[in-house]
Amino acid sequence: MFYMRSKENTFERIHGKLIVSCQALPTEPLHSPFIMGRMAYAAMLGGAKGIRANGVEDIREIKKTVDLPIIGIIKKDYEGSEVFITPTMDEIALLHEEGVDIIAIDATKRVRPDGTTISEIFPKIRETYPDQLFMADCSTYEEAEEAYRLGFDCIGTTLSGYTSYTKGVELPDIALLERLVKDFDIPVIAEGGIWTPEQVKRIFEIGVHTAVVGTAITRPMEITKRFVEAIG
Ligand SMILES: CC(=O)N[C@H](C=O)[C@@H](O)[C@H](O)[C@H](O)COP(=O)(O)O
Repeated sequence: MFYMRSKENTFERIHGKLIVSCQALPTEPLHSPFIMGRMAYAAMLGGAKGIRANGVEDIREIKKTVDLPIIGIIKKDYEGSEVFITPTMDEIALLHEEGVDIIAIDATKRVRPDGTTISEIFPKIRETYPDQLFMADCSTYEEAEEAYRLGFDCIGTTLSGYTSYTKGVELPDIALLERLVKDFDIPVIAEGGIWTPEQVKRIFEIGVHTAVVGTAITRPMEITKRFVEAIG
């Protein structure tokens, strides 16, 4: 990173701007730190002011050419738990060691791989990393409310539509965003299912702090599918 990193500075830099998520899991065709590095670089040249990325290898590669705040996650599946975005202290430790501006973690009410809930584990996370910014990836209003109470630095709608109890919710989840912006005085981050510039415009009008767009920009296989489906 080439800029002064501080909590205020991070949120200032991304305020009202676009964040692009550059992710490709091992099961996806573009899985490669090199490719994600190029994706992030392209996003930066296109005007993105932040990057969301998965895994230490990708983040390290992205940092070589991209001088923007990074929201880091580590997606990891553990048997017996549905929580997969930065699910345990191990992934948080790796991200903290690598150095990212914001660490995003699953903040749903679901039981984590270590048997805890976010309400039980977050105080320990905060105590261990008092100066690190944390984003709560939520799926409902109640989860966001709990994340706020726990002291998360910002709240995202990342998991709306992806928990069993939110399946089928229309994305982007405008209704949830409206309620969050109205009720919480920390940055609200719109994330999940944003496909068009018009949607981004509408979402910023609600008053979100920033918006993350992933698939619509960085997953060509999914983008192709949409065009193919349109043909029928
Ligand atoms: C649910 C889940 O695993 N979401 C992940 C979280 O990091 C990513 O796979 C998404 O691409 C990201 O949230 C951006 O959303 P969209 O790709 O819809 O613009």
